[in-house]
Amino acid sequence: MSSLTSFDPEESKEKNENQSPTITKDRPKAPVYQTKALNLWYGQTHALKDINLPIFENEVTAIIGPSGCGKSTYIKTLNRMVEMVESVKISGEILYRDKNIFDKNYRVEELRTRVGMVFQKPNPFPKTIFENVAYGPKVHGIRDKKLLKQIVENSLKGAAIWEEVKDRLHENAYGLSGGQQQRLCIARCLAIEPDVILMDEPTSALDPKSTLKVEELVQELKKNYSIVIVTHNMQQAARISDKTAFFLNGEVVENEKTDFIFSTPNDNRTEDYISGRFG
Ligand SMILES: Nc1ncnc2c1ncn2[C@@H]1O[C@H](COP(=O)(O)OP(=O)(O)OP(=O)(O)O)[C@@H](O)[C@H]1O
Repeated sequence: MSSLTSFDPEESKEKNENQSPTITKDRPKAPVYQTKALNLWYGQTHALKDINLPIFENEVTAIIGPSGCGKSTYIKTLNRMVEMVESVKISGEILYRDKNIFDKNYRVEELRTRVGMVFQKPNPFPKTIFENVAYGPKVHGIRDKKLLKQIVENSLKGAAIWEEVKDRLHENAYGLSGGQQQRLCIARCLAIEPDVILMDEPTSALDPKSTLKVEELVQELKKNYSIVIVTHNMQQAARISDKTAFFLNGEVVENEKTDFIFSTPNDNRTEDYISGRFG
């Protein structure tokens, strides 16, 4: 179950107003993804409606909105996983690094090596910790043992779990706690050196302490990766994201800087949602 927590926009507004004005100019960031007029149907269900949304590099973009509004569908469209559902029909474009991922000649395998995904429930393979992380590089043809060891170590370090597992690399991953398993899954994702990491409610099955660890990790990872995270937890979106897109009934109501969304949103529906009036 997701933890839906209401957010107090007044408190956030006050916090922003009290911050001393800084004259730092945002460096323009390149869009990793550009979604243009995207529509998606599951059979007769129109799940995504005319979505236009840029995702910028080295940022955390949070996707928020009530249950059934299309958050997971959208994130699974970014790596074309959604097409595993037979009834899916799509129109519009998603440009990843300026190439339309729906083009006939686009290689979906390549997209999946550039875009990693972390799911709601940690899903390690029933293998050792080492094998979980080495799996992706092996599939990509890396056989050199020394290199594999290095990749595993770097990935586990990148996912802030190395210290906890370095002495038990050859034990089964199922022996790890839920929070450790989720960080292992993040390490598995890092091992293929992705460009983007998609996270679908990655902390909803975790306790507060493990949640905090993953949140800190996300902040660290955005230095090198672009991250899209679906979350039901408003405080989490406010804490860790740079941009927030509010989805409602398959539409993007608002996509803005996170501070802005949580203090002075443009649309009343955004304000109603973040202040817990519905959801
Ligand atoms: N495999 C599917 N087949 C048919 N309809 C689907 C399928 N998956 C999702 N839908 C429908 O698409 C709409 C969007 O669902 P989606 O799971 O993307 O919403 P969500 O915002 O992620 O919800 P939640 O927060 O509950 O996970 C819903 O109406 C849902 O019932």
